[in-house]
Amino acid sequence: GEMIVLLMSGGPGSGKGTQCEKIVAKYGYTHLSSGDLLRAEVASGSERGKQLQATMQKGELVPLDTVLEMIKEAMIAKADVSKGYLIDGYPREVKQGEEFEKKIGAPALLLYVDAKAETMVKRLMKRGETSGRADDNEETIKKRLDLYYKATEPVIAYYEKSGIVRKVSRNTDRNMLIQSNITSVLSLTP
Ligand SMILES: Nc1nc2c(ncn2[C@@H]2O[C@H](COP(=O)(O)OP(=O)(O)OP(=O)(O)O)[C@@H](O)[C@H]2O)c(=O)[nH]1
Ligand SMILES: Nc1ccn([C@@H]2O[C@H](COP(=O)(O)OP(=O)(O)O)[C@@H](O)[C@H]2O)c(=O)n1
Ligand SMILES: [Mg+2]
Repeated sequence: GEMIVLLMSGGPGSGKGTQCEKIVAKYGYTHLSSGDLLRAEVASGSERGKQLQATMQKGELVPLDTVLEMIKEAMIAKADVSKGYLIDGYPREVKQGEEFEKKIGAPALLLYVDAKAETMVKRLMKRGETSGRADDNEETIKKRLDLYYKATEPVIAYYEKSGIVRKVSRNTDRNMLIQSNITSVLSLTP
């Protein structure tokens, strides 16, 4: 049947990964974090991974084709068992969204985690104490944040035109509050 794709957007350290875990626990979607896929490629020590590492350490975007190809491969690998995909951290720019629609399909929803810049920086600095992530340092965090406002925020406006954007806000005990009801979409079975 129909393949369901949800996109999870938000700034660096906004809590995309954390919110995705909650959705997966509740609805059993396949979570694919583009950042995690890229970090796995770096960890593999491949030639492709070495090039990616340099880009990510600077807080810049890796080439569009590379990340889209990795997402597509990961989706195909899970196609038999997946009831839907939750794609975290992609698209990072409008062009990435356009290419996704051409090569894979149209998303059902774009979920968007809203957080203040100050909050994101604070969380990433804290996470950096233990994460071992080369990009969880003050200088790279600033670049990731700048790039988010410049390139990624316009993605939200782009999908707003099709009426599929749902904002996720979090209360203090980290429960997920999604503006307007998404249960009807999330509960669909393919
Ligand atoms: N206080 C608080 N901390 C949170 C919340 N959500 C996430 N965090 C913390 O903030 C940090 C970033 O959360 P992630 O879920 O890794 O954020 P992300 O958007 O996936 O960030 P990237 O991996 O950089 O893309 C982690 O250390 C989380 O534990 C929240 O609702 N409240
Ligand atoms: N679609 C993507 C996702 C991640 N990336 C790269 O991977 C890094 C980490 O991405 P991430 O999603 O794990 O983390 P945040 O930048 O959201 O904190 C980014 O800073 C980019 O260098 C990318 O280029 N394109
Ligand atoms: Mg993440």
